[in-house]
Amino acid sequence: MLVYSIPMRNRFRGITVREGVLLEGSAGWGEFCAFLDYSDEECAPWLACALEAAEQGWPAPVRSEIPVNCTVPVVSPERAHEIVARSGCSTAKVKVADPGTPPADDLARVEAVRDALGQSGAIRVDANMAWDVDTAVAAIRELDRAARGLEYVEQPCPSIEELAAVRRRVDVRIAADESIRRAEDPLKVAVAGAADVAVIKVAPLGGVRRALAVAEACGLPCVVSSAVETSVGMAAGLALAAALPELDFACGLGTLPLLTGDVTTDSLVPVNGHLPVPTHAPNPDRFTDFAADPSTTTRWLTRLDRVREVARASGRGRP
Ligand SMILES: O=C(O)CCC(=O)c1ccccc1C(=O)O
Ligand SMILES: [Mg+2]
Repeated sequence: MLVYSIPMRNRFRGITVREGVLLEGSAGWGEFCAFLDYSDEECAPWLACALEAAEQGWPAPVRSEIPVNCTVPVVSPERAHEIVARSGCSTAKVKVADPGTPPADDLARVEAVRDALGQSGAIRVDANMAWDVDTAVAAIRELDRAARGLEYVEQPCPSIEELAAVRRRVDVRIAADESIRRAEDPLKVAVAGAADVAVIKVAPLGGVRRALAVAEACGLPCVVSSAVETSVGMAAGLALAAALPELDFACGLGTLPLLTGDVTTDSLVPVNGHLPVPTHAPNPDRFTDFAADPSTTTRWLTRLDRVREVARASGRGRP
């Protein structure tokens, strides 16, 4: 087992360093990299995803490349422009409503992104549950104007009921992210009329097979997004995007450039806005560039042991 630690280029989701464990089984490599604020119970599906990759492999793909968005963190308009222009992507996802950031900064960032993309590109924004219904409705109208058209708004508010209320009041599509990850019943999102698009993440949903079942149950067009994994974990997200019967939107799997490096020479960095679908996770042949220090390594291996125990106890450790 290999524990890595990779600094991020910009703070993202409050994180400045991405850490996780790479593990090898008979089918190849898998990655366990649940965020540190996740409880051991919440980590069980992340472990199941890593074990599926390492021991079982993935269902057959129905496509060989995946269109992806570039991801724009909470950065200056100049930096946002640069990220988008360098990405080669025609879809950009912009983080907005970060606590402590004035709404005018979001508008300026989105305008800069439109400048970099040109009118033919698509802009989506992610508010990560930051708004109440009225704030969301007002903010979405302003952002839609600043962007000269938004493709969708991801998780404007915390609850399914709020998403449904916002969706009735704006013309922009609503995407559910946290509502899918946390809901025991992802079907609720569609039944409640809360979203037009479902964001699905392979690790928190417990692997490719379980995420495919969630995608089918919710009955909405899906966007597969990453949890900012290395290329080892990203391969599982690509396997999911490749196995979905339909793929109408670019996926959020273009996050390798958010990291300052990768554990493999076969890095899944998008080229011309697309990623190839790998048959299995790449070999972590550059792991030593980002090997974690001894105390970080011990912390992660101890965590993994605890999660294995939790998963075994609840019978959910295996795919
Ligand atoms: O969708 C993307 O472009 C990147 C993935 C992403 O934004 C993300 C990554 C880690 C944790 C949460 C999120 C999120 O969508 O909120
Ligand atoms: Mg999101």
